[in-house]
Amino acid sequence: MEKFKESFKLYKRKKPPPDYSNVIDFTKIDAEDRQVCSLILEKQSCDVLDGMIPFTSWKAYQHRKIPGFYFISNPFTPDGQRKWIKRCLNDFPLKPNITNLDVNYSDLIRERNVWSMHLDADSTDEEKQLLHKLRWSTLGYHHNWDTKKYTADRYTPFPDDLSCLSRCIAHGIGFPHFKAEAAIVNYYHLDSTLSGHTDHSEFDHISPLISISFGQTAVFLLGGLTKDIDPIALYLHSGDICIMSGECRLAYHAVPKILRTPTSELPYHEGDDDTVNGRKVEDTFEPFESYLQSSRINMNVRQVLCDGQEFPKDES
Ligand SMILES: O=C(O)CCC(=O)C(=O)O
Ligand SMILES: [Fe+2]
Repeated sequence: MEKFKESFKLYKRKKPPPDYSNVIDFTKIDAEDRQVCSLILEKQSCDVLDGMIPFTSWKAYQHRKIPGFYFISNPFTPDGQRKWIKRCLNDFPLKPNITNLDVNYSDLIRERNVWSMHLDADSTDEEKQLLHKLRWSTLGYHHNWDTKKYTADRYTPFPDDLSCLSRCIAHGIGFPHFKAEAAIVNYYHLDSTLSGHTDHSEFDHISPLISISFGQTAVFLLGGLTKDIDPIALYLHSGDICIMSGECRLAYHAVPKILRTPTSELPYHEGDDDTVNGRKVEDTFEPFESYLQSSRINMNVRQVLCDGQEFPKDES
């Protein structure tokens, strides 16, 4: 069996649980680590980005043997994580963005908000359940899953805040001209997996793929240009940013497992009070925490066109 598949099967296994001792945990790296080492990020023009710890305190790493792969260990403040989680659940699934629900449930959703429908006491059970059927939402150039293409006509403006965050991350690892043009927001539950694939539909195959995770921890596999290469495994905890660029941009990757962490240990946890910092119950983060008790969200940002490239005429 191909090495990538073997590793995927191993980490997906429920019984007996696999040995996780080879999974890289970036919260526990020391200077002598055999596989990864610290990385000094490029200086930024802005020192502090809203919702992030000061740029100079970001903990970034690179892999000694995988050029183009970078990791930034949760640089978000708890409030910053809460902001992005709300964006992913309350805003990004909304029209004009496209979601997996559009094909089968457009009559039920119409222009309504799946998150609000889930919380609304007057919703039917079917309406409430839609949120749990949400698997992905696309932003900017909307990836067409059937043709595996981006086209000029399937485009809506990319959110400014996510573009700004992505630009700052890309700048830090040496891509100052990065343009966030498309994103896939993935929603996982505890039994979800994402099988081995490469992201090659973009025209630009060098600029970073920026992946930002929230909620439950994933085991992430990163291999090489073919599935014969044995992948490394690493944890993606809430707030972590993982970047594939340059030589590693077209590497196979996968999510074989989501692991449950108790909510009280997650960085965005607000405490059990029903008034938090004087805010009223309805303003608390509790419903989002409750969703994330058994879910994970991943924002996966890409540049589609090469610098200065126009959309190819026959693609639109
Ligand atoms: O969920 C992840 O960490 C990876 C998602 C991914 O690979 C993709 O959207 O192409
Ligand atoms: Fe991917």
